[in-house]
Amino acid sequence: MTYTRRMVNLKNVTSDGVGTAGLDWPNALEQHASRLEAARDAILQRHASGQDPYLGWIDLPDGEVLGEVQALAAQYAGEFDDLVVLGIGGSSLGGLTVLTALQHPYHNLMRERPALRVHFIDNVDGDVITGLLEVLDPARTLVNVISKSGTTTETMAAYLTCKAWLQQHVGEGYARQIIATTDPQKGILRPLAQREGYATLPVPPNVGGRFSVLSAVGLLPAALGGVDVEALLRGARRANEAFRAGAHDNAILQTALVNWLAGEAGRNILVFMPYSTRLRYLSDWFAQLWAESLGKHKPGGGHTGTTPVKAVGTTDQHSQVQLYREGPSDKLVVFVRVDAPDRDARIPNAEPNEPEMNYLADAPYGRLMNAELVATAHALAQAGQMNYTLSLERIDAEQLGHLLQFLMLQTAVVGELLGINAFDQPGVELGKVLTYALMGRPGFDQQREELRAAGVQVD
Ligand SMILES: O=P(O)(O)OC[C@H]1O[C@](O)(CO)[C@@H](O)[C@@H]1O
Repeated sequence: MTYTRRMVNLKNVTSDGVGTAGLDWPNALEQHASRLEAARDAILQRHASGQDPYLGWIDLPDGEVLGEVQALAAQYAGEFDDLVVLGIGGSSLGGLTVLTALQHPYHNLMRERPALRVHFIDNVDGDVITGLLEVLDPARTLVNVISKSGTTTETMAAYLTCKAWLQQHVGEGYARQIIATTDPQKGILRPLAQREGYATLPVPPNVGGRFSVLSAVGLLPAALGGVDVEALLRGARRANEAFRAGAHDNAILQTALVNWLAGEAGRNILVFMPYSTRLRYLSDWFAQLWAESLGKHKPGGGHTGTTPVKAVGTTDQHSQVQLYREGPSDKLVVFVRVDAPDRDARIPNAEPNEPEMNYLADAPYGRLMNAELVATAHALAQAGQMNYTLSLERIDAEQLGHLLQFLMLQTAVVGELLGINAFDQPGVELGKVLTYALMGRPGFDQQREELRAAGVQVD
Protein backbone atom coordinates (compact mmCIF):
# COMPACT_ATOMS: atom_id res chain seq x y z
CA MET A 1 0.00 0.00 0.00
CA THR A 2 1.33 3.42 -0.86
CA TYR A 3 0.09 6.93 -0.63
CA THR A 4 0.64 10.29 -2.27
CA ARG A 5 -0.25 13.71 -1.01
CA ARG A 6 -1.62 16.47 -3.08
CA MET A 7 -2.06 19.47 -0.91
CA VAL A 8 -3.37 22.95 -1.28
CA ASN A 9 -2.24 23.63 -4.80
CA LEU A 10 -0.22 22.09 -7.57
CA LYS A 11 2.70 24.49 -7.44
CA ASN A 12 4.79 22.41 -5.15
CA VAL A 13 3.92 18.94 -6.36
CA THR A 14 7.18 17.10 -6.50
CA SER A 15 8.18 14.43 -8.98
CA ASP A 16 7.18 11.63 -6.62
CA GLY A 17 3.67 12.99 -6.49
CA VAL A 18 3.97 14.46 -3.03
CA GLY A 19 2.17 17.77 -2.94
CA THR A 20 3.52 20.20 -0.39
CA ALA A 21 1.92 23.63 -0.50
CA GLY A 22 -0.09 24.77 2.47
CA LEU A 23 1.61 22.29 4.75
CA ASP A 24 5.08 23.29 3.63
CA TRP A 25 6.04 19.69 3.10
CA PRO A 26 8.59 18.24 3.84
CA ASN A 27 9.38 20.97 6.36
CA ALA A 28 6.25 20.10 8.29
CA LEU A 29 7.49 16.55 8.53
CA GLU A 30 10.96 17.73 9.58
CA GLN A 31 9.42 19.94 12.20
CA HIS A 32 7.13 17.26 13.63
CA ALA A 33 9.06 14.01 13.02
CA SER A 34 10.21 13.59 16.58
CA ARG A 35 6.76 14.46 17.94
CA LEU A 36 5.23 11.81 15.67
CA GLU A 37 7.72 9.20 16.76
CA ALA A 38 7.13 10.09 20.41
CA ALA A 39 3.35 9.67 19.90
CA ARG A 40 3.93 6.28 18.25
CA ASP A 41 6.34 5.21 21.01
CA ALA A 42 3.91 6.25 23.72
CA ILE A 43 1.25 4.00 22.17
CA LEU A 44 3.65 1.08 21.78
CA GLN A 45 4.98 1.45 25.32
CA ARG A 46 1.50 1.48 26.81
CA HIS A 47 0.72 -1.56 24.72
CA ALA A 48 3.92 -3.35 25.75
CA SER A 49 3.18 -2.73 29.43
CA GLY A 50 0.31 -5.19 29.09
CA GLN A 51 -1.71 -2.94 31.42
CA ASP A 52 -3.41 -0.67 28.90
CA PRO A 53 -7.16 -1.32 28.88
CA TYR A 54 -7.67 -0.30 25.23
CA LEU A 55 -4.78 -1.39 23.01
CA GLY A 56 -5.54 -5.10 22.60
CA TRP A 57 -6.40 -4.49 18.92
CA ILE A 58 -2.70 -4.11 18.14
CA ASP A 59 -2.29 -7.82 18.92
CA LEU A 60 -5.27 -9.02 16.86
CA PRO A 61 -3.24 -9.57 13.66
CA ASP A 62 -1.32 -12.27 15.53
CA GLY A 63 -4.49 -14.30 15.20
CA GLU A 64 -4.99 -15.78 18.64
CA VAL A 65 -8.61 -16.56 17.84
CA LEU A 66 -7.98 -17.68 14.25
CA GLY A 67 -8.00 -21.45 14.98
CA GLU A 68 -11.28 -21.22 16.88
CA VAL A 69 -12.89 -19.15 14.11
CA GLN A 70 -11.72 -21.48 11.37
CA ALA A 71 -12.87 -24.57 13.28
CA LEU A 72 -16.35 -23.08 13.74
CA ALA A 73 -16.53 -21.98 10.12
CA ALA A 74 -15.50 -25.45 8.94
CA GLN A 75 -18.08 -27.05 11.22
CA TYR A 76 -20.91 -25.03 9.67
CA ALA A 77 -19.79 -24.84 6.03
CA GLY A 78 -21.95 -26.84 3.65
CA GLU A 79 -24.77 -27.22 6.15
CA PHE A 80 -26.05 -23.64 5.89
CA ASP A 81 -26.79 -21.18 3.09
CA ASP A 82 -27.21 -17.95 5.02
CA LEU A 83 -25.65 -16.17 7.95
CA VAL A 84 -27.52 -13.34 9.65
CA VAL A 85 -25.16 -11.07 11.59
CA LEU A 86 -26.81 -9.09 14.39
CA GLY A 87 -24.70 -6.18 15.60
CA ILE A 88 -24.31 -2.45 15.31
CA GLY A 89 -21.41 -0.03 14.84
CA GLY A 90 -18.13 -1.79 15.47
CA SER A 91 -19.97 -5.08 15.84
CA SER A 92 -21.18 -4.87 12.27
CA LEU A 93 -19.29 -2.44 10.05
CA GLY A 94 -15.96 -4.30 9.98
CA GLY A 95 -17.46 -7.55 8.74
CA LEU A 96 -19.66 -5.67 6.28
CA THR A 97 -16.62 -3.82 4.93
CA VAL A 98 -14.55 -6.98 4.53
CA LEU A 99 -17.29 -9.02 2.88
CA THR A 100 -18.40 -6.26 0.53
CA ALA A 101 -14.81 -5.80 -0.57
CA LEU A 102 -13.80 -9.41 -0.91
CA GLN A 103 -16.79 -11.51 -1.93
CA HIS A 104 -17.93 -11.64 -5.54
CA PRO A 105 -19.79 -8.33 -6.02
CA TYR A 106 -23.02 -10.25 -6.65
CA HIS A 107 -22.29 -13.20 -4.40
CA ASN A 108 -25.83 -13.17 -3.06
CA LEU A 109 -27.27 -13.60 -6.55
CA MET A 110 -24.99 -16.44 -7.65
CA ARG A 111 -26.73 -19.75 -8.36
CA GLU A 112 -23.77 -21.82 -7.13
CA ARG A 113 -22.22 -20.00 -4.20
CA PRO A 114 -18.78 -20.89 -2.85
CA ALA A 115 -19.70 -19.70 0.67
CA LEU A 116 -22.58 -18.48 2.81
CA ARG A 117 -24.59 -15.38 1.98
CA VAL A 118 -24.10 -12.94 4.84
CA HIS A 119 -26.80 -10.44 5.83
CA PHE A 120 -26.14 -7.67 8.33
CA ILE A 121 -28.95 -6.44 10.57
CA ASP A 122 -27.74 -3.22 12.19
CA ASN A 123 -30.91 -1.27 12.84
CA VAL A 124 -34.18 -1.62 14.68
CA ASP A 125 -36.14 -1.57 11.46
CA GLY A 126 -38.81 -4.21 11.89
CA ASP A 127 -39.66 -4.16 8.19
CA VAL A 128 -36.12 -5.08 7.26
CA ILE A 129 -35.62 -7.72 9.96
CA THR A 130 -38.89 -9.51 9.45
CA GLY A 131 -38.63 -8.95 5.69
CA LEU A 132 -35.32 -10.82 5.67
CA LEU A 133 -36.63 -13.66 7.81
CA GLU A 134 -39.63 -14.00 5.46
CA VAL A 135 -37.32 -15.05 2.63
CA LEU A 136 -34.73 -17.15 4.47
CA ASP A 137 -34.97 -20.87 5.10
CA PRO A 138 -34.74 -21.26 8.89
CA ALA A 139 -33.31 -24.77 8.65
CA ARG A 140 -30.36 -23.47 6.63
CA THR A 141 -29.70 -20.17 8.41
CA LEU A 142 -27.10 -19.40 11.05
CA VAL A 143 -27.33 -16.38 13.35
CA ASN A 144 -24.25 -14.65 14.77
CA VAL A 145 -25.23 -12.20 17.49
CA ILE A 146 -22.34 -9.82 18.16
CA SER A 147 -22.13 -7.36 21.02
CA LYS A 148 -18.99 -6.44 22.92
CA SER A 149 -20.99 -5.09 25.85
CA GLY A 150 -23.59 -7.82 25.51
CA THR A 151 -26.40 -5.37 26.17
CA THR A 152 -26.92 -3.07 23.16
CA THR A 153 -30.63 -2.51 22.62
CA GLU A 154 -30.67 -2.79 18.84
CA THR A 155 -28.76 -6.05 18.85
CA MET A 156 -30.78 -7.56 21.68
CA ALA A 157 -34.04 -6.73 19.89
CA ALA A 158 -32.82 -8.41 16.70
CA TYR A 159 -31.55 -11.39 18.70
CA LEU A 160 -34.95 -11.91 20.35
CA THR A 161 -36.63 -11.79 16.95
CA CYS A 162 -34.23 -14.26 15.33
CA LYS A 163 -34.28 -16.65 18.27
CA ALA A 164 -38.09 -16.72 18.28
CA TRP A 165 -38.07 -17.32 14.52
CA LEU A 166 -35.65 -20.22 14.80
CA GLN A 167 -37.50 -21.71 17.76
CA GLN A 168 -40.77 -21.52 15.88
CA HIS A 169 -39.41 -23.16 12.74
CA VAL A 170 -36.71 -25.59 13.80
CA GLY A 171 -37.80 -26.35 17.36
CA GLU A 172 -35.37 -27.67 19.96
CA GLY A 173 -32.31 -27.59 17.72
CA TYR A 174 -32.38 -23.78 17.41
CA ALA A 175 -29.48 -23.31 19.85
CA ARG A 176 -27.08 -25.00 17.42
CA GLN A 177 -27.80 -22.25 14.90
CA ILE A 178 -26.88 -19.31 17.11
CA ILE A 179 -23.31 -18.16 17.75
CA ALA A 180 -22.69 -15.38 20.27
CA THR A 181 -19.62 -13.14 20.00
CA THR A 182 -19.20 -11.08 23.15
CA ASP A 183 -17.02 -10.06 26.09
CA PRO A 184 -15.72 -13.09 28.01
CA GLN A 185 -17.15 -11.83 31.31
CA LYS A 186 -19.38 -8.78 31.07
CA GLY A 187 -22.89 -8.20 29.81
CA ILE A 188 -26.09 -10.17 29.50
CA LEU A 189 -25.19 -12.06 26.35
CA ARG A 190 -22.37 -14.22 27.77
CA PRO A 191 -24.37 -15.93 30.58
CA LEU A 192 -27.40 -16.14 28.32
CA ALA A 193 -25.36 -17.94 25.64
CA GLN A 194 -23.96 -20.33 28.21
CA ARG A 195 -27.39 -21.14 29.54
CA GLU A 196 -28.78 -21.69 26.07
CA GLY A 197 -25.79 -23.72 24.89
CA TYR A 198 -24.81 -21.43 22.01
CA ALA A 199 -21.32 -21.59 20.54
CA THR A 200 -19.45 -18.51 21.71
CA LEU A 201 -16.48 -16.45 20.59
CA PRO A 202 -14.73 -13.74 22.59
CA VAL A 203 -14.32 -10.01 22.06
CA PRO A 204 -11.21 -9.29 24.14
CA PRO A 205 -12.00 -6.83 26.95
CA ASN A 206 -9.17 -4.54 25.80
CA VAL A 207 -10.55 -4.22 22.24
CA GLY A 208 -13.24 -1.61 21.57
CA GLY A 209 -15.95 -2.22 18.98
CA ARG A 210 -14.55 0.08 16.29
CA PHE A 211 -11.14 -1.59 16.64
CA SER A 212 -12.52 -5.14 16.60
CA VAL A 213 -12.71 -5.97 12.90
CA LEU A 214 -9.76 -8.37 13.14
CA SER A 215 -11.14 -10.15 16.22
CA ALA A 216 -13.82 -12.85 16.05
CA VAL A 217 -16.26 -9.96 15.45
CA GLY A 218 -15.11 -9.54 11.85
CA LEU A 219 -13.32 -12.83 11.31
CA LEU A 220 -16.21 -15.26 11.79
CA PRO A 221 -18.59 -13.58 9.30
CA ALA A 222 -15.65 -13.18 6.92
CA ALA A 223 -14.59 -16.82 7.23
CA LEU A 224 -18.16 -18.09 6.76
CA GLY A 225 -18.43 -15.80 3.74
CA GLY A 226 -15.37 -17.41 2.18
CA VAL A 227 -12.76 -14.72 2.88
CA ASP A 228 -9.13 -15.72 3.34
CA VAL A 229 -8.91 -14.54 6.93
CA GLU A 230 -5.29 -15.61 7.32
CA ALA A 231 -4.31 -13.23 4.52
CA LEU A 232 -6.37 -10.47 6.14
CA LEU A 233 -4.35 -10.86 9.34
CA ARG A 234 -1.07 -11.16 7.41
CA GLY A 235 -1.70 -7.78 5.80
CA ALA A 236 -2.50 -6.23 9.17
CA ARG A 237 0.76 -7.60 10.58
CA ARG A 238 2.60 -5.81 7.78
CA ALA A 239 0.99 -2.54 8.89
CA ASN A 240 2.10 -3.21 12.48
CA GLU A 241 5.67 -3.73 11.25
CA ALA A 242 5.59 -0.61 9.06
CA PHE A 243 4.39 1.39 12.07
CA ARG A 244 7.79 0.94 13.70
CA ALA A 245 9.72 2.75 10.95
CA GLY A 246 11.09 6.26 11.43
CA ALA A 247 8.77 9.15 10.60
CA HIS A 248 10.42 9.78 7.22
CA ASP A 249 9.57 6.26 6.06
CA ASN A 250 6.31 5.85 7.84
CA ALA A 251 3.12 6.59 5.92
CA ILE A 252 0.98 5.93 9.01
CA LEU A 253 2.75 8.68 10.94
CA GLN A 254 2.86 11.02 7.96
CA THR A 255 -0.84 10.76 7.17
CA ALA A 256 -1.60 11.16 10.88
CA LEU A 257 0.39 14.38 10.74
CA VAL A 258 -1.46 15.64 7.67
CA ASN A 259 -4.79 14.92 9.36
CA TRP A 260 -3.76 16.54 12.59
CA LEU A 261 -2.37 19.65 10.89
CA ALA A 262 -5.46 19.91 8.71
CA GLY A 263 -7.63 19.95 11.82
CA GLU A 264 -5.40 22.46 13.56
CA ALA A 265 -5.65 24.68 10.48
CA GLY A 266 -9.45 24.70 10.74
CA ARG A 267 -10.17 22.02 8.17
CA ASN A 268 -12.89 20.51 10.28
CA ILE A 269 -14.26 18.04 7.77
CA LEU A 270 -12.62 14.83 6.63
CA VAL A 271 -14.07 13.35 3.46
CA PHE A 272 -13.19 9.69 3.01
CA MET A 273 -13.68 8.65 -0.60
CA PRO A 274 -12.59 5.28 -1.99
CA TYR A 275 -12.87 5.03 -5.75
CA SER A 276 -14.40 1.58 -5.67
CA THR A 277 -17.92 0.32 -5.13
CA ARG A 278 -16.45 -2.71 -3.38
CA LEU A 279 -14.87 -0.38 -0.80
CA ARG A 280 -18.03 1.65 -0.18
CA TYR A 281 -18.50 0.36 3.36
CA LEU A 282 -14.90 1.16 4.20
CA SER A 283 -16.17 4.75 4.36
CA ASP A 284 -18.81 3.75 6.91
CA TRP A 285 -16.36 1.75 8.99
CA PHE A 286 -13.82 4.57 8.87
CA ALA A 287 -16.42 7.20 9.79
CA GLN A 288 -17.19 5.38 13.05
CA LEU A 289 -13.51 4.80 13.77
CA TRP A 290 -12.73 8.47 13.27
CA ALA A 291 -15.79 10.01 14.88
CA GLU A 292 -15.98 7.92 18.05
CA SER A 293 -12.21 8.01 18.54
CA LEU A 294 -11.47 11.67 17.97
CA GLY A 295 -14.65 13.62 18.69
CA LYS A 296 -13.92 14.36 22.34
CA HIS A 297 -13.78 16.98 25.07
CA LYS A 298 -10.23 18.31 25.32
CA PRO A 299 -8.64 17.68 28.70
CA GLY A 300 -8.11 21.42 29.32
CA GLY A 301 -11.48 22.52 27.88
CA GLY A 302 -12.82 22.82 24.35
CA HIS A 303 -13.40 20.10 21.81
CA THR A 304 -11.47 18.00 19.30
CA GLY A 305 -12.37 16.10 16.17
CA THR A 306 -12.88 16.59 12.48
CA THR A 307 -16.19 15.43 11.06
CA PRO A 308 -15.97 12.41 8.77
CA VAL A 309 -18.02 12.41 5.59
CA LYS A 310 -18.69 9.12 3.84
CA ALA A 311 -18.29 9.18 0.10
CA VAL A 312 -17.57 6.83 -2.79
CA GLY A 313 -16.03 7.65 -6.14
CA THR A 314 -16.96 8.16 -8.84
CA THR A 315 -20.59 8.15 -7.71
CA ASP A 316 -20.29 11.05 -5.27
CA GLN A 317 -18.25 13.08 -7.72
CA HIS A 318 -21.65 13.75 -9.21
CA SER A 319 -23.24 14.78 -5.96
CA GLN A 320 -20.63 16.21 -3.57
CA VAL A 321 -17.53 17.35 -5.45
CA GLN A 322 -19.02 20.69 -6.47
CA LEU A 323 -19.00 21.61 -2.78
CA TYR A 324 -15.55 20.20 -2.19
CA ARG A 325 -14.07 22.31 -4.98
CA GLU A 326 -15.94 25.60 -4.71
CA GLY A 327 -17.21 25.45 -1.15
CA PRO A 328 -15.29 26.55 1.93
CA SER A 329 -11.71 25.39 2.43
CA ASP A 330 -12.67 23.51 5.55
CA LYS A 331 -11.99 19.98 4.34
CA LEU A 332 -9.33 17.39 3.85
CA VAL A 333 -10.29 14.82 1.22
CA VAL A 334 -8.77 11.34 1.44
CA PHE A 335 -9.05 9.29 -1.73
CA VAL A 336 -8.47 5.53 -1.87
CA ARG A 337 -7.28 4.25 -5.22
CA VAL A 338 -7.13 0.66 -6.49
CA ASP A 339 -4.32 0.24 -9.00
CA ALA A 340 -5.54 -2.98 -10.59
CA PRO A 341 -9.11 -4.30 -10.54
CA ASP A 342 -9.57 -8.09 -10.41
CA ARG A 343 -11.24 -8.29 -13.78
CA ASP A 344 -9.84 -6.93 -17.01
CA ALA A 345 -13.19 -5.30 -17.72
CA ARG A 346 -13.10 -3.10 -20.77
CA ILE A 347 -15.56 -0.85 -22.48
CA PRO A 348 -16.38 -2.37 -25.87
CA ASN A 349 -15.54 -0.60 -29.09
CA ALA A 350 -17.62 2.50 -29.24
CA GLU A 351 -20.42 3.38 -31.63
CA PRO A 352 -18.97 3.46 -35.16
CA ASN A 353 -21.08 6.49 -36.04
CA GLU A 354 -20.19 8.46 -32.93
CA PRO A 355 -16.48 9.31 -33.24
CA GLU A 356 -16.70 11.48 -30.14
CA MET A 357 -17.18 8.33 -28.09
CA ASN A 358 -14.05 6.68 -29.49
CA TYR A 359 -11.96 7.73 -26.53
CA LEU A 360 -13.83 5.08 -24.57
CA ALA A 361 -13.21 2.32 -27.11
CA ASP A 362 -11.48 -0.65 -25.49
CA ALA A 363 -10.58 1.46 -22.44
CA PRO A 364 -10.17 -0.59 -19.25
CA TYR A 365 -12.71 0.38 -16.58
CA GLY A 366 -9.85 0.56 -14.08
CA ARG A 367 -8.11 3.21 -16.18
CA LEU A 368 -11.29 5.24 -16.41
CA MET A 369 -11.88 4.97 -12.66
CA ASN A 370 -8.38 6.13 -11.84
CA ALA A 371 -8.45 8.89 -14.45
CA GLU A 372 -11.54 10.21 -12.66
CA LEU A 373 -9.79 10.05 -9.30
CA VAL A 374 -6.66 11.84 -10.54
CA ALA A 375 -8.77 14.43 -12.35
CA THR A 376 -10.79 15.12 -9.21
CA ALA A 377 -7.69 15.28 -6.99
CA HIS A 378 -6.11 17.79 -9.40
CA ALA A 379 -9.28 19.83 -9.66
CA LEU A 380 -9.48 20.07 -5.87
CA ALA A 381 -5.79 20.86 -5.49
CA GLN A 382 -6.03 23.62 -8.08
CA ALA A 383 -8.78 25.21 -6.04
CA GLY A 384 -6.68 25.03 -2.88
CA GLN A 385 -8.57 22.07 -1.46
CA MET A 386 -6.33 19.72 0.47
CA ASN A 387 -6.34 16.05 -0.44
CA TYR A 388 -4.21 12.94 -0.49
CA THR A 389 -4.55 9.47 -1.94
CA LEU A 390 -4.00 6.07 -0.35
CA SER A 391 -3.30 3.41 -2.97
CA LEU A 392 -3.98 -0.31 -2.92
CA GLU A 393 -2.35 -2.45 -5.58
CA ARG A 394 -5.53 -4.49 -5.72
CA ILE A 395 -8.43 -5.39 -3.46
CA ASP A 396 -7.44 -8.63 -1.81
CA ALA A 397 -7.54 -9.84 1.77
CA GLU A 398 -3.92 -8.98 2.49
CA GLN A 399 -4.11 -5.44 1.11
CA LEU A 400 -7.39 -4.81 2.89
CA GLY A 401 -6.05 -6.14 6.20
CA HIS A 402 -3.11 -3.79 5.81
CA LEU A 403 -5.35 -0.82 5.10
CA LEU A 404 -7.67 -1.50 8.04
CA GLN A 405 -4.79 -1.76 10.50
CA PHE A 406 -3.12 1.28 8.88
CA LEU A 407 -6.24 3.37 9.50
CA MET A 408 -6.61 2.17 13.11
CA LEU A 409 -2.97 2.97 13.86
CA GLN A 410 -3.28 6.36 12.14
CA THR A 411 -6.36 7.18 14.22
CA ALA A 412 -4.57 6.19 17.43
CA VAL A 413 -1.66 8.48 16.57
CA VAL A 414 -3.96 11.42 15.86
CA GLY A 415 -5.61 10.80 19.23
CA GLU A 416 -2.19 10.90 20.85
CA LEU A 417 -1.29 14.14 19.06
CA LEU A 418 -4.55 15.65 20.26
CA GLY A 419 -3.86 14.54 23.83
CA ILE A 420 -7.17 12.70 24.21
CA ASN A 421 -8.35 9.18 24.96
CA ALA A 422 -9.15 7.86 21.48
CA PHE A 423 -10.60 4.61 22.79
CA ASP A 424 -13.68 5.44 24.80
CA GLN A 425 -17.05 6.83 23.67
CA PRO A 426 -18.77 8.45 26.66
CA GLY A 427 -20.95 10.61 24.42
CA VAL A 428 -22.63 7.58 22.87
CA GLU A 429 -23.12 5.80 26.16
CA LEU A 430 -25.47 8.50 27.46
CA GLY A 431 -27.81 7.98 24.50
CA LYS A 432 -27.85 4.24 25.23
CA VAL A 433 -28.72 4.87 28.90
CA LEU A 434 -31.49 7.31 28.04
CA THR A 435 -32.97 4.83 25.57
CA TYR A 436 -33.09 2.24 28.35
CA ALA A 437 -34.83 4.81 30.54
CA LEU A 438 -37.39 5.65 27.85
CA MET A 439 -38.06 1.98 27.16
CA GLY A 440 -38.58 1.25 30.87
CA ARG A 441 -35.59 -1.02 31.42
CA PRO A 442 -35.30 -1.85 35.16
CA GLY A 443 -32.60 0.13 36.97
CA PHE A 444 -33.02 3.31 34.94
CA ASP A 445 -35.82 4.97 36.91
CA GLN A 446 -33.72 7.94 37.95
CA GLN A 447 -32.86 8.82 34.33
CA ARG A 448 -36.50 8.36 33.45
CA GLU A 449 -37.49 10.90 36.08
CA GLU A 450 -34.81 13.30 34.86
CA LEU A 451 -36.15 13.04 31.33
CA ARG A 452 -39.68 13.65 32.56
CA ALA A 453 -38.48 16.69 34.53
CA ALA A 454 -36.79 18.00 31.38
CA GLY A 455 -40.13 17.88 29.57
CA VAL A 456 -39.53 14.71 27.55
CA GLN A 457 -42.59 12.54 27.11
CA VAL A 458 -41.64 9.23 28.72
CA ASP A 459 -44.86 7.21 28.68
O1 LIG B 1 -20.70 -4.21 20.51
P1 LIG B 1 -21.67 -3.43 21.31
O2 LIG B 1 -21.30 -3.36 22.76
O3 LIG B 1 -23.06 -3.94 21.12
O4 LIG B 1 -21.64 -1.94 20.83
C1 LIG B 1 -21.96 -1.59 19.52
C2 LIG B 1 -21.50 -0.18 19.23
O5 LIG B 1 -22.10 0.73 20.11
C3 LIG B 1 -21.15 1.74 20.48
O6 LIG B 1 -20.85 1.53 21.80
C4 LIG B 1 -21.70 3.08 20.35
O7 LIG B 1 -23.04 3.12 20.65
C5 LIG B 1 -19.97 1.51 19.59
O8 LIG B 1 -18.81 2.00 20.15
C6 LIG B 1 -20.02 0.03 19.40
O9 LIG B 1 -19.27 -0.39 18.31
